[in-house]
Amino acid sequence: MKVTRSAISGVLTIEPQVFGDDRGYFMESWQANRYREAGIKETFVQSNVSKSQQGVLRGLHFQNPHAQGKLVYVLSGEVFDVAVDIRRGSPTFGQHESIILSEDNHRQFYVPPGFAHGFCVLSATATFCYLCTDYYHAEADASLLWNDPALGIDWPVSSPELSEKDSKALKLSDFDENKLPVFEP
Ligand SMILES: Cc1cn([C@H]2C[C@H](O)[C@@H](COP(=O)(O)OP(=O)(O)O[C@H]3O[C@@H](C)C(=O)[C@@H](O)[C@H]3O)O2)c(=O)[nH]c1=O
Repeated sequence: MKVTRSAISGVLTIEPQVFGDDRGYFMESWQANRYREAGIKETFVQSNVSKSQQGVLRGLHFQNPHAQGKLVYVLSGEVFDVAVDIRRGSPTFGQHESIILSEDNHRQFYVPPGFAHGFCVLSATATFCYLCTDYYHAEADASLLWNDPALGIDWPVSSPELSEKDSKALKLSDFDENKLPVFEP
């Protein structure tokens, strides 16, 4: 597998080895030793799947406390995926990395704890999978406004379909500083 490190510390793009044959394909979507060597030191404790239609945008979500690292990928369809560094004290605070994840490119994206994460669906539907390094805690869950101008994210959609929670999300500058995770080098 090929691992590419982002300029934002901790963010990884992983291209697993895909074994194609007449039947279709096979790939290992996570393997403890290899992904640890790639730089993911955290342990995964929860696995999630969501399905969404074209134009849906989920995000930008984070938990604090109980910050979750997420290994994300797509089983069907195509999404534009974004990780925003919201770690207080981080040299890259407020910066983001984006990537296209699809059933064809088989890419995985590692969003470390302390980031806000979101995606929008480019295909008719998309089945989105992710492993998390901490459990879901509804009371710690928060939503950062997807189109906060301060983030400068070049989303490929202009009027996405949002959840009620995400349509009421706060801009980064509107969060109480204590709500944001702390950078741990
Ligand atoms: C995320 C999550 C939600 N739920 C429940 C709560 C709610 O009733 C329902 C839908 O929740 P949400 O609207 O928060 O789902 P969704 O908008 O898909 O939330 C997800 O978005 C992406 C971008 C992420 O990064 C994830 O970590 C997660 O925050 O599912 C769980 O039971 N466990 C979970 O881990």
